[in-house]
Amino acid sequence: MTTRAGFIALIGEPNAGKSTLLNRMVGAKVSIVTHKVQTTRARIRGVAMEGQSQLVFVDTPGLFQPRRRLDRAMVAAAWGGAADADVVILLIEAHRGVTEGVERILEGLTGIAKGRKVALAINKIDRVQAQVLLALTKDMNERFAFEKTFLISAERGHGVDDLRQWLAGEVPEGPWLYPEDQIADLPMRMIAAEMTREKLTLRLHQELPYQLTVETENWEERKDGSARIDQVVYVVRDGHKGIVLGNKGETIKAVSKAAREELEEFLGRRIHLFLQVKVRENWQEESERYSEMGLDFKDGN
Ligand SMILES: Nc1nc2c(ncn2[C@@H]2O[C@H](COP(=O)(O)OP(=O)(O)OP(=O)(O)O)[C@@H](O)[C@H]2O)c(=O)[nH]1
Repeated sequence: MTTRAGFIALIGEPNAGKSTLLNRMVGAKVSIVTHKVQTTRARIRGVAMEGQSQLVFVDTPGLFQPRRRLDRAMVAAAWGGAADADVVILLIEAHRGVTEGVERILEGLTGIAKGRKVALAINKIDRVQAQVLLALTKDMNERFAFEKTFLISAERGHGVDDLRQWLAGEVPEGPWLYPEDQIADLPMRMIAAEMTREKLTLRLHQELPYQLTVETENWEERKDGSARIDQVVYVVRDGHKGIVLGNKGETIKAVSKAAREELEEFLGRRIHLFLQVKVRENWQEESERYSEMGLDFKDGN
């Protein structure tokens, strides 16, 4: 059967609903893997499978009026992500219509539209009347030649399946960019552990043997909406502990910060991440032996 795969950039003003839509489309099938398929300028936010098509969503920071230097850099990064994508989806808010911000994005879109498909998704349709949607669809399509317009509510899920199915047919034919076993349905605790492991691997390069595991031991929801996550980094030898900790603990601190930031962005809320390093010798052999015996292996301490 023919497989398809491609990069999709979701662009829009801050608050347009990009994260909500992305989480809807990717669902539980989130891929966080160490050996990411890298695009030149964008980060991978998630991977969704639709039939034989693999949809790889790339990150684009909010597009807004560049005032300060930092903002300009962010806008450049956002357009970079879009320019690398096979399909670009412009997400706008139904009740806000064609804002100045949307007008500016449309100008930018003209510059990168060549060679890629651009669709319009009007989000938050739950907030307006049907006539408003008709008028907005017409107005936007007079301003730009969109391939297609989708009327959606990312929050409620309306129209999201249609959009995903359309994307599946639009990405180019070709092999999948991620092996299928890397986009398993992962529970959140595992995803969180994987994020930390990825940061460790990036930071330590080849310095440590590949036998380094991270487990989420505890996940505590807090009243203020944040969560406390406790993780243990298991190494196989006492000597490895120092490498993971780094000089004055600087390695583990940097890893913890990077992982926390990614978790916060992914979950859209504040996270308190606590990492501990422990030695677990021969954990893998033991784990295999125990599971052969039909027992669940829980840490060896
Ligand atoms: N009423 C309504 N609200 C929505 C819908 N989709 C998203 N929202 C809300 O809009 C707000 C912004 O959504 P996000 O997904 O965080 O927006 P974003 O585009 O990722 O925002 P930035 O990260 O600032 O770029 C949130 O409060 C969502 O709950 C929708 O379909 N209907």
